[in-house]
Amino acid sequence: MIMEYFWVEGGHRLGGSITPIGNKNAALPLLAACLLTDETLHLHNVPDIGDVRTKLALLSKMGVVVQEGQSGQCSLTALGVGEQQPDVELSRQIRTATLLAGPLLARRGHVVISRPGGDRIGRRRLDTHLLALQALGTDIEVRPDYFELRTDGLRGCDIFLDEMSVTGTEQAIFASVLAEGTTALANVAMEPHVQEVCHCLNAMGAKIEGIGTHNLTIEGVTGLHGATHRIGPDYMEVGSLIGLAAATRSALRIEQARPDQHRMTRIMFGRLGVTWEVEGDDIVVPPDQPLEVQTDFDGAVPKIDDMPWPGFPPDLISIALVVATQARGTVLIHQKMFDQRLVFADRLIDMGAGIVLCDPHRAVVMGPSRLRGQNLVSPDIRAGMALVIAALTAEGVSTIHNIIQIDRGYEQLERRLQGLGAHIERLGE
Ligand SMILES: CC(=O)N[C@H]1[C@@H](OP(=O)(O)OP(=O)(O)OC[C@H]2O[C@@H](n3ccc(=O)[nH]c3=O)[C@H](O)[C@@H]2O)O[C@H](CO)[C@@H](O)[C@@H]1O
Ligand SMILES: C=C(OP(=O)(O)O)C(=O)O
Repeated sequence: MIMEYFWVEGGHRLGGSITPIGNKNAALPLLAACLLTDETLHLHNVPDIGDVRTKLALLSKMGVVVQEGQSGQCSLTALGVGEQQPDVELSRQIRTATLLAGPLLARRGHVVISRPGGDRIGRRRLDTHLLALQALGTDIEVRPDYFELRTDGLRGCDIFLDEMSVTGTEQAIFASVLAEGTTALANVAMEPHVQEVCHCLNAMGAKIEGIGTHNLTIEGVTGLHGATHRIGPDYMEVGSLIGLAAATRSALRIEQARPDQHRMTRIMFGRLGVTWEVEGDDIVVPPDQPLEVQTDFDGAVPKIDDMPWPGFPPDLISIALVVATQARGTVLIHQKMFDQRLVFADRLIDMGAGIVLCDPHRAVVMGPSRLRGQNLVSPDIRAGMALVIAALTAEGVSTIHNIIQIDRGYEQLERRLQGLGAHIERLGE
């Protein structure tokens, strides 16, 4: 098998316009939503990324008819889904294979869910999912490699989630929309993709109230129907592109970027001196930004840390880390939500970055540093993108291996960055 890698020559200015892909973390749960109805779910702006390919293969193997059209159109009909269980190998590749549980329990009362894949960024518990399903009337058998779930009928109830888990919230919603009676879900995640899932389900006939808050009320209905939904822009990609422009001192227009979704990103990136203009729905990053760490009012070292929405997304902490290496001053980067997501800081240190990795959660960055090209390996989607930004910022040539991780979440990255003038090639070995 050919192992592809990126060859990157850094030190070149980028420029131009780019449109973000559809939100990965909205597309993946929405593909699972097709299992809640016999009718066709039409999705638009579905990103052509590795995780979507895997999810579509998983659904097709279960009998879902998938029709793909131009520009990210995808129609899914789950008429012929019988007793077949989700494929184990495919399930292990993506986090959201787990999200087949709620819909399949609602429709047929039995499902075997493999321990899921996704990014290896520390322990990723499923307890929020399982506790919610249990409260709704599911028996859970825990096996070393899988969970077997059965219900004789899901019944609405009052649930306070043990944490604001994104996919845990989506799971609870999927299991509640067809449950008997009303479900009150408290302490739910409200990320833009969770909101999108709710809006799409309502378009399919669900009765979900409280969208965009941490409390949802879901009145169970007896059936859902087909619908059409357009997936919004991927704000993790938008944040990555802002970071790319700032670190490489380039001017970039990010079109149809939903600037309203970047208020906290503006605050956190602002602590590194990064700014941008909003023109209609576009984000316009100016060239040659004087990146300078903004101390707190009392002169203390500031921090950039993650929180559930509307906090700063953990997926953008890796991007903030690489931008911080280019800013004058000292800043603390604190990845609170995942246990192993900052360890790629070692790769940036190899490239010449002034970083002290205090522990798996905290890195102190002292910038600016002149980065040098290196041979690199991408550990996960966002660290992979952060390494691409570092390589484009560095002097000399870098290679980035294991780009299958980057391809899981970014669509044709090298082609789209070449369009901005980046010296990046996809090569095989
Ligand atoms: C397919 C998908 O949508 N994946 C996203 C989803 O993953 P996923 O749904 O798996 O992530 P969760 O929201 O469940 O949890 C993320 C991490 O944050 C911790 N946690 C969570 C909530 C909380 O209130 N306190 C807390 O500490 C969890 O213990 C876990 O370590 O959400 C994550 C958090 O935005 C993102 O990084 C992933 O890209
Ligand atoms: C952590 C991520 O994805 P997943 O939850 O699908 O592994 C991500 O998109 O950064």
